[in-house]
Amino acid sequence: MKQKLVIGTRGSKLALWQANHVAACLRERYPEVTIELKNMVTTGDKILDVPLAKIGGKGLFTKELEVAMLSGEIDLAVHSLKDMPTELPEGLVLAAVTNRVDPGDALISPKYKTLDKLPAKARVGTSSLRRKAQLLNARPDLTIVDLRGNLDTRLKKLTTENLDAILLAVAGLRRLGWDEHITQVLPQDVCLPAVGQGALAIEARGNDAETLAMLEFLNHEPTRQATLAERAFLAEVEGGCQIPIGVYGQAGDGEVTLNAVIMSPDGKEVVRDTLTGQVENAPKLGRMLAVRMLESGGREILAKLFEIEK
Ligand SMILES: NCc1[nH]cc(CCC(=O)O)c1CC(=O)O
Repeated sequence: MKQKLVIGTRGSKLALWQANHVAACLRERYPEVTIELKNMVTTGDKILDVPLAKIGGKGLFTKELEVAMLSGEIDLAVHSLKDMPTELPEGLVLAAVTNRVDPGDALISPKYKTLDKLPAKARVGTSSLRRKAQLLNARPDLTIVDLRGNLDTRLKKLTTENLDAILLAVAGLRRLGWDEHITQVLPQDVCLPAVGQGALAIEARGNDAETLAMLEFLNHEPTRQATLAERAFLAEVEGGCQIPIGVYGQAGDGEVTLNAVIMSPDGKEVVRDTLTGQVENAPKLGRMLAVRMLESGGREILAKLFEIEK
């Protein structure tokens, strides 16, 4: 067993909470091992004034950590699984995917509380195309305002930018103890989460057998299977994270069920579908559902989207 493990993390409050959480689990399990945290800055942390959809590129929040891991500077990195590209760099693996308790999205609207009660043309802040499309699908009258920055910045903007509501992941708010701000958890038929939302990913070197063995206890197999299916779906559809798709996988009793949606950014064109299969075939299930949805209108929606971007 290793005597010391170095965890790389971003410096945002959420990233630090996640890294400290994993560090605490490791210290409890291996009291004799030194667990160190190393703060790093990623491209996604540096560019704060541009909507994520416009920056493009994959792994904005992971690349610098991965370079440090490959060079041996750190042994593992803790990420929100949602921020991880579907393909990892050569030499790195997902050592563990943690139990996912809160996959959903939350509405924070101190004044109106729920989506139904928002007045016509209400200003709702979100920087995610996925949330924007699904909101507009349910409420075409809403005004969507771009909202970037860390969780605390976004919460502040609710007041400073004069917004009627903002949308954030339930998981992030819970982790930081800010869930008392949540006024509604959006139901799945209104808003499906992003691929991997709510789960933590522990990344390590594929050839570092000792570290991999030490991290195994952090893995929650049903969450890993469910998110494997989600990630295979995403890889088949496109690969990037800034397209208006929502997908949620649930594993149990040897089966995985995927619910997914592909939408145009204005929420007017919609393809929804669901598929259940055996847990052993989780990635295949994701790919099958993606192909089926692309063939039944999804491809046209995405083609138009990429045309707009050009
Ligand atoms: N895109 C940033 C990000 N990455 C992970 C989370 C929340 C935690 C999670 O989904 O695991 C958030 C904030 C948000 O989307 O509200």
